[in-house]
Amino acid sequence: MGERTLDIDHVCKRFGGNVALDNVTFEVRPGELFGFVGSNGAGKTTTMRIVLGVLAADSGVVRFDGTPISHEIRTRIGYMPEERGLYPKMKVLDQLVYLAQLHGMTANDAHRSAEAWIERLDLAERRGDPVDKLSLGNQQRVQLAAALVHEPDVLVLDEPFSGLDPLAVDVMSQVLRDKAATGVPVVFSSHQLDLVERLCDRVGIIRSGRIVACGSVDELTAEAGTRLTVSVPGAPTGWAEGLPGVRVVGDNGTGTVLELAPGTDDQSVLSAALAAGPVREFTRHRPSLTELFRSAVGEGAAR
Ligand SMILES: Nc1ncnc2c1ncn2[C@@H]1O[C@H](COP(=O)(O)OP(=O)(O)OP(=O)(O)O)[C@@H](O)[C@H]1O
Repeated sequence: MGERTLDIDHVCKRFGGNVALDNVTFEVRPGELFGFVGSNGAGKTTTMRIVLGVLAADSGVVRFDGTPISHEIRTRIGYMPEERGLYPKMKVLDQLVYLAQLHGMTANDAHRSAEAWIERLDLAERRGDPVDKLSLGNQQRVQLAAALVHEPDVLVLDEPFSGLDPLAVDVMSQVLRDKAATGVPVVFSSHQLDLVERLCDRVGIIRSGRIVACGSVDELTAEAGTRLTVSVPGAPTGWAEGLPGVRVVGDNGTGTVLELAPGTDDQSVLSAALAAGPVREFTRHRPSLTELFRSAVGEGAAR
């Protein structure tokens, strides 16, 4: 285990009879942006709350830098909760200074850091406004500043990109990249898979409380096998059904998308397509994260 790694190790959590987390295990390495993705109710927020100690795990352990997370370590985590956690009537600057001091900063350092993040996140004109008078996007910027103001050693952000306009997405992305570049492990959840694919070094996919895939997008797409888009306009429906080693994924508007099991020869698929009619397109490609996600968490995916 590397230094300054956030290590989520076989964490289980039940709510009554509902298993919310089932042996959730992954690590977020220093300097890494880790995207945590899964359908609604899959267990992302529960995992993050356990990391923060807002919730207790039934079993398993979360470590940072090799040590189980204690109260002291928690003060070194920057957290953006899903339900957000700002004081609505408090002014932006006062709020950030207060939160920084709560995490152990001196008044001077807290002021300096709050002002720096206000500048960086384009909030200078809003610094004297109460949070509930800001637009939702600006509230989110303040929320990010609140997660960063005490210069944390770990960042855990629950859907930081939801509801942001494209410019704010760019600002948020750059801040997260810069923070990771200082050696901080950064984990965030998101439903914006194109963004996660672009931004993250590694990705974890959670389904019904279990991690079903974890690795870099390249690793995951290589494991997922090759995909073909095949267009045979005159072919009878279902021409590709039943071909050995071939799964019909669907239609992408250009043609039928097929997933080949490892070792399947694409030339046998081409022969089958030609037998079905003139072939207009035959393209190999790797799946996108969105396609991977659909296969990993979709209706037919094995648990
Ligand atoms: N306090 C709670 N009491 C009972 N059940 C809960 C509680 N918190 C979460 N759950 C359940 O645990 C499961 C995981 O929920 P969680 O909020 O972690 O999912 P999520 O992946 O963050 O979803 P979303 O993308 O919708 O935010 C769900 O079945 C949810 O209903």
